[in-house]
Amino acid sequence: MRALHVENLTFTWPGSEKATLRIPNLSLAQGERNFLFGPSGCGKSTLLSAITGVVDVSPGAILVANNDVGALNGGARDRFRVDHIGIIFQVFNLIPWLSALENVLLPCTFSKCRLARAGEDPAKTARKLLDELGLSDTSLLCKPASELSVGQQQRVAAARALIGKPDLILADEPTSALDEAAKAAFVGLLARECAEAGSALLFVSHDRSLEHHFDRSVDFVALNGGAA
Ligand SMILES: Nc1ncnc2c1ncn2[C@@H]1O[C@H](COP(=O)(O)OP(=O)(O)OP(=O)(O)O)[C@@H](O)[C@H]1O
Repeated sequence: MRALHVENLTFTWPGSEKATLRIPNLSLAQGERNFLFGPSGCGKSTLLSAITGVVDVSPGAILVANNDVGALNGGARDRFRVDHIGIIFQVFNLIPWLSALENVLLPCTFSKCRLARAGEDPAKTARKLLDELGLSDTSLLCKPASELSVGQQQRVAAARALIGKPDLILADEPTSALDEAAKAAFVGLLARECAEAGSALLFVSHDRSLEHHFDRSVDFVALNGGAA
């Protein structure tokens, strides 16, 4: 099974004259870690929105864990996303009033698949993930997410993406707010945790200093029919 298969994908934002996405082929094997790089505005986030089904694509263009994202309707698409995909956004999209631990456990609340794969005691799994990602101070775990530093929130977002071992983890420039040392350390930890969970990782960035952490690098502009 491939974690991700994209074939003949085209997507044009409403009102735009030019297609933002024109991708002939992109595949990620199960557990593969892929670094997708390209300049600002080239369409990287749009591709992630297409993979998660946030924007509509034609049936057959995107398969995640062998499921055709474009063939799913709204509710089924939302369930599919939480069952199979962990997402780490540029801004981490944590629920500010929930604690760090509650934020990490959210996918298990919405998805029976993720709950079933989160171990016998999901809260213990959440604490273990946070500890491995460098958030080991237990006094922080019950604090509302809004009271955590950017680096701490980033670790919570990564643990939330990883819990319940989704087939695919999408990371959209999650290191842009960090200094060089913190950035490299975080990406190293994320890559290791994905390997442990068996989750494929598609990490999107313009910062090529990070690419040595990955199995493969892809130039988004070359991939996307040479469109800039
Ligand atoms: N919601 C939207 N509606 C219309 N056009 C959009 C929308 N979101 C993005 N675009 C356009 O699509 C193009 C690609 O944007 P996108 O955010 O995918 O690029 P990116 O490579 O992720 O950029 P960055 O690295 O700055 O985040 C841009 O020209 C942008 O203006």
